[in-house]
Amino acid sequence: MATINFGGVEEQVVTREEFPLEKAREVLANEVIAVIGYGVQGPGQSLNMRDNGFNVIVGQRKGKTYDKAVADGWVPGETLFEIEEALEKGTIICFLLSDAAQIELWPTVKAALKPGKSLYFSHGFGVTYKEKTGIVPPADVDVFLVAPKGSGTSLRRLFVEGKGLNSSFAVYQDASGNARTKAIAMGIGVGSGYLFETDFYKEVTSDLTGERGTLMGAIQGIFAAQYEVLRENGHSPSEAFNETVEELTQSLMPLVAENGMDWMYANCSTTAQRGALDWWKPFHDATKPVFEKLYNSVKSQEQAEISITRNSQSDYREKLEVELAELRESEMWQAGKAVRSLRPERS
Ligand SMILES: NC(=O)c1ccc[n+]([C@@H]2O[C@H](COP(=O)([O-])OP(=O)(O)OC[C@H]3O[C@@H](n4cnc5c(N)ncnc54)[C@H](O)[C@@H]3O)[C@@H](O)[C@H]2O)c1
Ligand SMILES: CC(C)(O)[C@@H](O)C(=O)O
Ligand SMILES: [Mg+2]
Ligand SMILES: [Mg+2]
Repeated sequence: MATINFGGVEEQVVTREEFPLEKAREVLANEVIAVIGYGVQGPGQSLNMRDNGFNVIVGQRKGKTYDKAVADGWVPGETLFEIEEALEKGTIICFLLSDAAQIELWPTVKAALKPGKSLYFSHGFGVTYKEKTGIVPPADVDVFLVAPKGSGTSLRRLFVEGKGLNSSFAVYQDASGNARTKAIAMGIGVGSGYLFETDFYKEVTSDLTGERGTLMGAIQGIFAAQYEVLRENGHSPSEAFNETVEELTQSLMPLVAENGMDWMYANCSTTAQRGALDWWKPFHDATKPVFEKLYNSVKSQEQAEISITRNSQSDYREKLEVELAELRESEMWQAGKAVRSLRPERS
């Protein structure tokens, strides 16, 4: 583990330098890694591990995503199987169904978890909320997680570009005495940048907060609020969208990603800097109570309950699609579609 100072707090992290790919391959040399589910994380993780030289198979029920797996080069009967068969063959079972679907499939997975096998998650959800999910792994298997901090789509894209997303890792159960090393090896194998250690509870609590907060929920809320105010005051959709979203994603966020917020500020006018420095605090004060409410809702397991109830309904996909279409068809995102089509690299 490397000791890194994160803003004055020292943490132990695993880097690719100290745990190189060759070591990960050695640790997992005798394992058959069965990736169960080929939705978003399934493709990213399985393809990265395959390209990294691991022994990987995919278990996916027949349908559109099964066909996608075939198109991605997984070979039926050789590296692509029905879920039950992949569970049988795998020694490390990567449970990458949606969190709600994991509940339904758990009895099947549990039956396949013979002593000595490992159960791998990319989220602390299933076991942390075991009273709601029924996911209680047998005592004689290793249970660990690697949670890439980003979409499986980005995990794959960055890997292909020779980059990597950071991931957290955690051990829930160490039956073999080697669970932690296996978890780290998996983390390196799926294409992580650096790995930081957590536990299942902290992973699920921070992850549910982040995605409902700044990463996804809050950002859309703030975009919508500013766009509406600009439109209500007579600004065109083009002006409102550019001033709310396009400039952020195309110009300013890449600068933040490169070198931090002060660097982005420093590359804007002194007029903009004065305003931003004055206004970030009122925005902070206005939103902090919402974040507190959100965190408490995660902590009380209300968010887990909502997620399980809503995503276990037989028509949840159709309902999600209606809500996504509402976003897509809103004036702001339709304006965005037009703006994107006008980017020079797209024309
Ligand atoms: N989406 C991400 O990028 C992301 C990022 C980090 C962690 N995670 C975690 O990774 C895990 C997988 O998430 P995901 O978003 O990749 O999943 P997903 O929603 O894309 O679903 C994955 C697969 O589940 C299958 N499935 C759904 N219901 C099923 C059922 N009843 N029986 C059999 N198969 C079924 C689907 O066919 C699909 O292939 C979750 O624990 C999630 O929280 C996801
Ligand atoms: C990609 C995210 C938001 O980080 C992940 O947590 C998810 O649930 O999809
Ligand atoms: Mg999540
Ligand atoms: Mg996340």
